[in-house]
Amino acid sequence: MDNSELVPVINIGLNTGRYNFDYAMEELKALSEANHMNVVETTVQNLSQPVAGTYFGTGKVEELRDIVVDTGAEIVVANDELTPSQIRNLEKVVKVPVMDRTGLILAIFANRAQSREAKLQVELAKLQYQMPRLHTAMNQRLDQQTGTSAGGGFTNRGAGEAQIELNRRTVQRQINHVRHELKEVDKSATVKRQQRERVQLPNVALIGYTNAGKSTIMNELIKRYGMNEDKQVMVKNMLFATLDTSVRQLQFDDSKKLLLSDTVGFVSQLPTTLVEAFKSTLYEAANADLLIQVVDYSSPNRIDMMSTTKKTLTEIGVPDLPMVTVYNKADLTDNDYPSRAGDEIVVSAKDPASIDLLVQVIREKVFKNYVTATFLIPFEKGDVVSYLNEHASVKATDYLENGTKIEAEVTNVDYQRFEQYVVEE
Ligand SMILES: Nc1nc2c(ncn2[C@@H]2O[C@H](COP(=O)(O)OP(=O)(O)OP(=O)(O)O)[C@@H](O)[C@H]2O)c(=O)[nH]1
Ligand SMILES: [Mg+2]
Repeated sequence: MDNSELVPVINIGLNTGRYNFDYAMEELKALSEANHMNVVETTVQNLSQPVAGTYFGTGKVEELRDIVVDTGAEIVVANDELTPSQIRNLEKVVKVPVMDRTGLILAIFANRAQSREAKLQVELAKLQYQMPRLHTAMNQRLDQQTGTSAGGGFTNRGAGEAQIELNRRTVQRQINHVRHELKEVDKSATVKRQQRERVQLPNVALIGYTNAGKSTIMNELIKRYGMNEDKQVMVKNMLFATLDTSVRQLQFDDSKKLLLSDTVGFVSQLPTTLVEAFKSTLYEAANADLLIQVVDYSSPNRIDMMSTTKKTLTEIGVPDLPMVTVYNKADLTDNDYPSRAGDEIVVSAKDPASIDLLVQVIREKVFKNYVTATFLIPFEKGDVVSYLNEHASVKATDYLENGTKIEAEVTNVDYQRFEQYVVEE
């Protein structure tokens, strides 16, 4: 896409000195680009806190108006979440729609959502965000951008109170409707989860900042160990390529299996409405036996990205789980790869030796509770024999007159289950 197809925008931010401001502004630029915008100018102000009515101070707002005129920017994008009146007051002066960080992330999510559940979750978050902002110019813009009709089709600018009240009621009805549909979707998702849990395989989740390479790694693993190769997941060089959790089963050469899930990428200051929306999507991560944190090792912001990931995990209620850190994209750095230091590895997703190392680390972590034992299973217990053939790593089978003798490596749980058949060597 060349620049002429992109919407020219101005990024604005308040440096309150409280967090890594430069990183946040860089991220805002990346988010803007992910939303088909071209950042033509960035304007910041140092203030200990936002001005209640207008975010920026009066003089700075006037200056912003001039910059809008000079650059021909069509939208102003603020680094923070603004109050509805801040948006409205700013719009009055700068005379173009003002979008805040939350609105921007919502617009990206709305464009990326694929599955019905993700679409509904984003729709709900968007409606909740729009509710108090129905009278802003940006509200209409968000509707146009996301191509949905929610709350659209009416003129909000200068609309009378009665009209706004009517719109509010429409949006409330839509919220109720989406909530209801989500409940239905959730029921079938719960059934799927329960089916998976019954299988009792170790659950490994890829997590981390958006664009780190989670889906690429997932696909490399599926290619080698997937049960059916065509089920690849989407990889794209853009923020939030993955909005849904996809779960795949992997089986290694010794027939040990695990479930691997790919998850939505994180970004700093993820709006609360979206954190809520994605809790169920991140269920897999919350219930994992092992987290694989993927980090873009080539990014100068990797330290901040890692703390963002850590913070988000806490926010969505993921407990302290065993974690392996994968410094990916080492091919774009001067570092040697693959290499390992304890639970941290340096890799490049497309490098086969890197994937070998990753698999080795994962196997060490999730299969550590395996034991090798010899079972003698009576012939009438054919189901136990087929279970072991299916779920355990069978090393030897011998047909004796009093049953089938199987030497196999099994999980602790399976060992206890079939302990009655264990025989001494
Ligand atoms: N050079 C290089 N590029 C990589 C590597 N791994 C992934 N990429 C590229 O990085 C981009 C993002 O990869 P994805 O796998 O989609 O990233 P993700 O973490 O799933 O991103 P989200 O789904 O947005 O959270 C793609 O263009 C990949 O081709 C790597 O090891 N080296
Ligand atoms: Mg992805």
